[in-house]
Amino acid sequence: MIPNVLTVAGSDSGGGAGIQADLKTMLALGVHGMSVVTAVTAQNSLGVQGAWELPVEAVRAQYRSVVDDIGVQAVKTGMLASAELVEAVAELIKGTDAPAVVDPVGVSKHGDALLAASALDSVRTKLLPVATVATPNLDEVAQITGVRVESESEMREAAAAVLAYGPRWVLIKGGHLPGDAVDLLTDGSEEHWLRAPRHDNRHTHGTGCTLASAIAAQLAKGRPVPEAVAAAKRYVTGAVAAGFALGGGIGPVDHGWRFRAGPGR
Ligand SMILES: Nc1ncnc2c1ncn2[C@@H]1O[C@H](COP(=O)(O)OP(=O)(O)OP(=O)(O)O)[C@@H](O)[C@H]1O
Ligand SMILES: Cc1ncc(CO)c(N)n1
Repeated sequence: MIPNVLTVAGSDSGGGAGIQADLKTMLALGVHGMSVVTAVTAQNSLGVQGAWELPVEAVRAQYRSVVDDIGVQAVKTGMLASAELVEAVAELIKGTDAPAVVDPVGVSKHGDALLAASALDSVRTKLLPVATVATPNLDEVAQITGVRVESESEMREAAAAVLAYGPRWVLIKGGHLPGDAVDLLTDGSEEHWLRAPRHDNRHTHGTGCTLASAIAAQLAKGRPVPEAVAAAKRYVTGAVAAGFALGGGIGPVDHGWRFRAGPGR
């Protein structure tokens, strides 16, 4: 049986992040990808030119259509735009018997807001508590908890501050620190440091979405969280290494890198 994975996220017209990144990642990892669109962005390699969120009933209806008939083995959330959508999605996940990977998307790589400031409290008190794994980057950690991470040693404090809101596991992504690309996965007792060489490649649009979807895909296959995250980290590292120029700005990671010819793929 091919596992079913659902992404609840925004559309990136440029195809590198959001729903498009999620579905490509799911295909690459051998699961059936499905989507609940929360918002539509006009977006390319230069930034986000516009964003429109969907009515909450449109989001709920998409979710019910998928879950009630087809069923899901894992859910991933990305851009949720507003407090109303964050709360509705948290409620839907609460009633679904499947692991949930929550990527608390705040701003795009270019600094464009993808979540209203007024939604932060709903992320803290409604969404994080229903997450099996939360995957904030360092800017999102600072927004959510107030903890500013400037070195690897401060990632532990950041993880504890996020775990206080109730996710089962947190993956603190250190992709924005200099040096190796180091992430910390912990549930408060186990600690796993995931270290990969930093690829000197500016074409990294979509790293966060890709990693979270890859984790969801691996969880849907039944892997335990630490194993799922380690496999997802290997996939995103290869995708960053193969990231390519597109348009005049920051190009996307290559979701299909494992399909291209080459040794060790
Ligand atoms: N240059 C790089 N080389 C290797 N790995 C990287 C690089 N940049 C980021 N990563 C890894 O990519 C994953 C995503 O991390 P990152 O901190 O970039 O997420 P993000 O900021 O949420 O992404 P996005 O910009 O898509 O929102 C992490 O595992 C991180 O370590
Ligand atoms: C729609 C969308 N979701 C997430 C991100 C995160 O980078 C993005 N740029 N666009």
